[in-house]
Amino acid sequence: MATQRQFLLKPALLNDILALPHKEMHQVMEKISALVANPEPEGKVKMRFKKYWKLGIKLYRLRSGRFRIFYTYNEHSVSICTIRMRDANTYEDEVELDDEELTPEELADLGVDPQALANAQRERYQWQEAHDPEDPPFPEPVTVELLQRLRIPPAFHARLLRVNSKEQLWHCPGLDEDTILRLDQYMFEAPLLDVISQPDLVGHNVDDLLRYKEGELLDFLLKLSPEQEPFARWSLSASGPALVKGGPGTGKSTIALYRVQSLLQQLLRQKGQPAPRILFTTYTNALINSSSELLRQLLGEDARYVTVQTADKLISQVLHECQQQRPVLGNDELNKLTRRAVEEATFEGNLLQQQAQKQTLTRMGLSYLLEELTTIIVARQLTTLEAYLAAPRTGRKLRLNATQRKAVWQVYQRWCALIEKSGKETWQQRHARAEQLVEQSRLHQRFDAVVVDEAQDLDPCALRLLVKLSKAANRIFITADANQSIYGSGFTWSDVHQDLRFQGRTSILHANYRSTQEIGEAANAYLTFGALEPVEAERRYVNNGPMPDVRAVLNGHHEVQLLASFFRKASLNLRLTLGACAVLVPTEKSGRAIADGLNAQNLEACYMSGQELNLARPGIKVLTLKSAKGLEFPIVALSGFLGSIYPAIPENASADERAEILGKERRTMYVGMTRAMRALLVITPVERDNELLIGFEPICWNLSS
Ligand SMILES: Nc1ncnc2c1ncn2[C@@H]1O[C@H](COP(=O)(O)OP(=O)(O)OP(=O)(O)O)[C@@H](O)[C@H]1O
Repeated sequence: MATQRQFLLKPALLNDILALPHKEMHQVMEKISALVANPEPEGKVKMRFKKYWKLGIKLYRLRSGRFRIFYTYNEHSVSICTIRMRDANTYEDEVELDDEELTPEELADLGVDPQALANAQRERYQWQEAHDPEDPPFPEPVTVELLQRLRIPPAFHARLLRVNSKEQLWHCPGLDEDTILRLDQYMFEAPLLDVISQPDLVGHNVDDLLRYKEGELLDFLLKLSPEQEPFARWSLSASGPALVKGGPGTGKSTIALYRVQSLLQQLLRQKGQPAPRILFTTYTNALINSSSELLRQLLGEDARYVTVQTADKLISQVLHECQQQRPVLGNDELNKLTRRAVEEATFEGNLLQQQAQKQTLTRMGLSYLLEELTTIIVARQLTTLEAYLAAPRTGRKLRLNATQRKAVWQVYQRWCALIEKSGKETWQQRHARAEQLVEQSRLHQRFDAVVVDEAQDLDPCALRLLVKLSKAANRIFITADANQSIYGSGFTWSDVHQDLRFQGRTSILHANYRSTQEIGEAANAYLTFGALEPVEAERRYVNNGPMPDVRAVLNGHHEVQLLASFFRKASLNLRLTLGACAVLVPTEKSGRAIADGLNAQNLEACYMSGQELNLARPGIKVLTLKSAKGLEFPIVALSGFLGSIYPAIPENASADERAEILGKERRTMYVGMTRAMRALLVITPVERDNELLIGFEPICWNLSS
């Protein structure tokens, strides 16, 4: 018996499903189920479109009452693209129905030819630009019944009932992005070519469509590409953990979700475990809900076996269970305390030698010293001077000889005593304590498998803690990109834990699905000095667009005006709302000022801290570069550098220290740039005395004024 093909769908289908009247849903669902079981054409019932076959796309359609279901298929899957009304005879012109036998060439060509598709799309856009009316009217009136069917919130009904053209819809104030897009797509069906070029989503089964219509299911997961797919299953039966690396937007987080599915299948089916437990950790709180939702969609009922959490939350849980919580020191408190530790530390040797040691520490700069204490000594849990003298200090550029390390150790001891007295602790101390306590908590080896996404910025203690939560080292799966490391300066995995040895189980992804080639390449060129690892020479992109821009401004007023015009233009060009735009800033202060400035320009904008990120909120999102990690937005501006002291480099910092701080901040800027999917603008002050705001090569960046 032939195995059932996988059920795939295009994002456009989701809107069609919402728009479909309830009474017709049942029949359409039956037809889709039948198609998934047997998509082969049958005379006049299931037909293929010759026009698209020339592009290598085998498009078919099936009638269902007054609707037509458009789909493609191959031997492994059936992809349902869109559902259209039958009486909309728009397609008849472009459709050449054909029930002749296929030529061998047509049959041989099973894949879509991306170049032919791109050319056809370009031609269509050019035609549209020249022929489309300025403001197309809605083909049917907006009714309450329609708005309810499209699940548009009742709060918007009154104003939408007065809208009757595309321009009116896009300029109607107070609507959220989803509402505008949903109504626009209903009124003006996307051309088939656009729908076909959307990525495939994976349906668990055809009933998922019903659950989506009922509001039980909110999202669908992407189908992995042939490059990505093996990593979901690869080295599942190996003796050690596996690591997937890859630049921004290469799908590491998406693969991590699929890895959970493979692990679950292995545990449930092969190992016969009745109720396995899997931990999936994301870096930021903002991704917890979306990851949980995608896992629910991917795993169905089995999602109950998976816990989705941040490492920070797990650390809190361990400390809470062991009743060992302590307040964390604020930045100012910690700086004060470290300064005091330097003053009060006693050094070895004669007076002259003691003075020399103190001088070394003062020259090092407070933040550099603090990082030495926290990321080298505490995070790597070095408990003796001997261990510190022998430690590799990976990633630290400033070399320290034995005498200098002894001086640091003296300060460290005084620092620990002062912290103890304060009754508080640093974040790294908290992580280190949790790691030591985990064996006494219920979480120890609680999980059959652990998947860690974006591991490059977890400190070694947090990583070790995650290793201890897993019952078996060979069921640990990690994704990371060292060049997106914005806190630490790098470490070697096996230094962190002996179980983290990936020999032969490290793989690299090359295709970027998020950003256009122009944005990706410009960001890579900018990163150069900050790279912790050489950027992969083999890079591929699936999208193209205009070169990103760099613009210089004189003052805050000019900056906000520039932002406003960039967002207005880019959102119009891309047919997106302001909800698709983000401003990434160096500090909260500059972010709040920019949000106020944009509001004054009548553009809805809101500053959000890392803890209160609400990505569903309408309007422009303003957030710090650091809290944008792991996220993505179609339109991005990096801004807020006027008048802010960024990066903060101590005046007396040595060349090595400067290089280390600048490298880290350059990576932070790089992370910000690579959040952009389609349009990117960097705004710098006219006076570019900031070393971070140089390095925009005209070959990659549009620098015209
Ligand atoms: N096979 C694919 N087809 C189409 N889109 C994809 C595919 N894989 C990933 N994407 C999309 O590319 C974007 C980036 O994916 P993802 O967040 O998984 O990448 P990442 O490597 O984790 O990125 P980063 O490290 O920059 O945070 C997302 O919008 C995702 O939906």
